[in-house]
Amino acid sequence: MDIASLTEHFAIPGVLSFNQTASGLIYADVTTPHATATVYLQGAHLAAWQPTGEQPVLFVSRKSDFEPGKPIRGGVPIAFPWFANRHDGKTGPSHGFARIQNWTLAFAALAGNDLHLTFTLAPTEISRELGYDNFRLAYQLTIGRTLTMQLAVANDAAAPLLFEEALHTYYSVVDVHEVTVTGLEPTPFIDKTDNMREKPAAHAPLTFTGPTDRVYQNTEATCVLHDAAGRRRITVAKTNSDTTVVFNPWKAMADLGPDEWHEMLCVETVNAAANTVTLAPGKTHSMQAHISVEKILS
Ligand SMILES: O=P(O)(O)OC[C@H]1O[C@H](O)[C@H](O)[C@@H](O)[C@@H]1O
Repeated sequence: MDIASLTEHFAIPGVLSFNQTASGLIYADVTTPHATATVYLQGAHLAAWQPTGEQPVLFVSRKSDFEPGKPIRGGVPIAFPWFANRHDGKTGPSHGFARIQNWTLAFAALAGNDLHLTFTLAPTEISRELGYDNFRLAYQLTIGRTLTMQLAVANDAAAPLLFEEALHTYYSVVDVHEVTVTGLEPTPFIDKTDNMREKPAAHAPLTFTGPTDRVYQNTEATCVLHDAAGRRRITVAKTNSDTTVVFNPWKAMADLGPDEWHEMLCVETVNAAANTVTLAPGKTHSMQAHISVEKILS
């Protein structure tokens, strides 16, 4: 859909409008009574969410590409149908194809103080080339003072569908050196910065002193990011997600400036590795993350 038809079908005066970058990416601009947000149709990529009276909750790199076919560095990339590298011996883009495909906006409505948006993705030429031609995705965002992101996967095939998935959320923090994350204390993890070694549970809140890329499996725990320098707490609760990934590269990347990595932390709502989903024919799987923000007053 182009901007004119999106506007005709879905615009809500003062709440939801549609725009386009010079590079041709269409995005939805959201202003609810309690928050603002930006969502790109490419990847159904939530690139900003800011409750009224708060600093932006999501980090987006100032060096990010905003180009057709290139992932955005920050916000909430959706990884599907694999997480990070494809590991069935075939080649494919990092984190799968969903974050670089154009999704369809299917529904938009303001209910109370929250804007509800639903984006869908069906097989595309690219997904078929990668061997995925029998799935349906629906991504529901509930945008307000809190944020709910729900990714539903349906299997249209006659055979089981195996997939990994992630709501690869980049949080904006003032200084990652002063952040602690609670919720993962009892959980062992795979350390991707140390040759995928399995490490025992730390039994202590997570702090950050170097490159961090950890896959915590078999955990449904709510995580809390305590951003001491930002004087706020971000709570990430989740449903039907058994993996949490925590990531900070601790260095610049092609699309992340040298002065930027200390302003971000990914705490990702995932099903991957041992928690890869096997979805029976005709079934649907739905994973949800619910984000809330509070000021630390003292
Ligand atoms: O550079 P990307 O493809 O966006 O991936 C960024 C990161 O995503 C996840 O957090 C993975 O665990 C990391 O290993 C990966 O580096």
